[in-house]
Amino acid sequence: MQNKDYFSKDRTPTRGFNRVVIRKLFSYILRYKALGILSLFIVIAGTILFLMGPYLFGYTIDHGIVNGDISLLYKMAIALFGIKTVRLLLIVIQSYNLQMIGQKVTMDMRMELFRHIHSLPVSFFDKNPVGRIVTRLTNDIASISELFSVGVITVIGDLFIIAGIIVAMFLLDVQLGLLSLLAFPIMIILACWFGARMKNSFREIRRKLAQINSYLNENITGMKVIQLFNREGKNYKIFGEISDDNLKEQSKYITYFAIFQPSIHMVSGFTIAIILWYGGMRYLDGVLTLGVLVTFLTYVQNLFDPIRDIIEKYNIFQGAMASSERVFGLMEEQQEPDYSIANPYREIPKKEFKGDIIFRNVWFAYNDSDFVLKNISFQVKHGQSVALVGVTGSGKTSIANVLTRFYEIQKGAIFIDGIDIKKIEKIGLRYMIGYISQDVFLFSGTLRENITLFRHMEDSELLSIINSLGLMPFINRMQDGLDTKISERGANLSVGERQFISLSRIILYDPQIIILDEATSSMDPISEVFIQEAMHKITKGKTSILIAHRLSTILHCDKIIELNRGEIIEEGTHEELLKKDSLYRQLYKLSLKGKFVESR
Ligand SMILES: Nc1ncnc2c1ncn2[C@@H]1O[C@H](COP(=O)(O)OP(=O)(O)OP(=O)(O)O)[C@@H](O)[C@H]1O
Repeated sequence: MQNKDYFSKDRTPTRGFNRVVIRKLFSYILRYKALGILSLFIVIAGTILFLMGPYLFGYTIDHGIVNGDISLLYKMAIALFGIKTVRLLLIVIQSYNLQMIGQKVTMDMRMELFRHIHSLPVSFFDKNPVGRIVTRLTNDIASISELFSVGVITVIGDLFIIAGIIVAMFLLDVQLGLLSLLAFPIMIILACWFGARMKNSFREIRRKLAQINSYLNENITGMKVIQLFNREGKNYKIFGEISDDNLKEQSKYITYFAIFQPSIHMVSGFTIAIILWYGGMRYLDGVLTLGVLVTFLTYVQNLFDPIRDIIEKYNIFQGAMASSERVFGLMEEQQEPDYSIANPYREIPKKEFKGDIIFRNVWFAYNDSDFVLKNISFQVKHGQSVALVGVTGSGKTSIANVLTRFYEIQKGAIFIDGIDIKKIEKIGLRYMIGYISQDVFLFSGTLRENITLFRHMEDSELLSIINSLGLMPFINRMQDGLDTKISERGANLSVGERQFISLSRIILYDPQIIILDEATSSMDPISEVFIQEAMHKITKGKTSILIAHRLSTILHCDKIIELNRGEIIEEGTHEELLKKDSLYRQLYKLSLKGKFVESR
């Protein structure tokens, strides 16, 4: 199960605002310039309308109520109602507009990330758990979306309102204006103190949530093993501990938040009280009119809401910054070299290749110089079949991995028809090679979709191909034929049925070279015969490399290569190897005693 290191990469970067990240984020908004400009325009218009409210209020008191001008009272009431209505209308448009910008930007990001993930080398997926990658595509993108939809423009709007109120206050009365600003240093101290604590707490909450997600992900995926080994109780306890950690952090955050809000209200109340007292004195001295005093008090009352809003939104900024760093970090992951998914459907001239394979002094390591293939040299001529045998971990699958260029070799060279495979574009190479691995991956969908891999094909054509392979019994056995629903990862299918799908996929693909990593799990003898015969038909006339575990498969091969710890120790035909005092001969004898030639 996951250890602490597993989560270390999910830690939120401590740096507050990263200029490079902000620039990249803005490059996304700039794609929607018109919507952005509309938002800014609404912010400015909204601020002006907002400031006009209290001003008209004061004006009405001084000129309408005090002077007894009833017609002015009517006009002002209508004007105030009009302003409020227009402002509300702008808020509706703004809210829709901001959500649209947020959604469009995040969709762009999600699509780019999804596309980028497809171009990453297999080694990336070895090192990065699925849960973490999915978190990038979901939680992190959602957090960035929040930044765009409720963060950026709202804060810009708040800043406009604060600046507008300060200017308006100073225009009305400089002394009272200066007095209101007295609250600012206290506000800054409070914001820094609470802000820092809320920020740390918020970061921890995010990390704890990531832990919860990863733990859930792993548990649900591995439910079979958990139930089989009665791990439910233990896992429940671990999950309880992680959730408890999260709860503690949440309660910390809630406490800070609960105290922060009233503190701001206290400062605001204190400032209003001072303005009321001092403004009242100035009114009594005849320096201020009643209208100006009321306008002033309304402005001061409205000054603190946007300040509180900005401090609260700071967390959204922090979260979004951290998420953006992680998303952009993933986008910067090195793509598979020499791989383009620009046009994966273009026709590759595969008929030009015959499929002669040469491995020449190949050395390969997954990690640094920990070589798992050492000085491997062999040749498979066009149309020949080679069986790779050897104990578990001897390097058989690694040979398939380097031939398909899922991993790049460190030394030596591999040739197909005399061309170094490094010079063949990966898309072309993979059109040429069909790889049937032990672990057949199935997608949720129908049987038809899993065979055709979601390409359009007439049922009659598909069935005739399956029939030519002699695999119709598999289709007939399925409840709804080609329409049979396959659940996620093919959980509702047997090993034999999965192999059947895998073989059918390959035949539709019609590659020149076939690599077949034979499944070790036993099938029923009848299914095995069907699959074996289909395999013969598929590999006929093709170059094939069989990672073999069954004697029946090996006997058919033109050549057998035995591997041990990444080196070729024996090579020859079945007869040649039997004549020698080879390991193969020992295995063969064992098989005659009734055991399979199991290489593992
Ligand atoms: N993705 C990987 N990253 C690091 N090491 C790996 C990776 N895949 C395999 N190895 C290591 O490479 C060595 C050869 O593995 P490989 O899968 O080629 O063996 P194999 O002969 O196919 O074994 P098996 O018959 O069990 O499938 C093993 O020591 C294995 O631990």
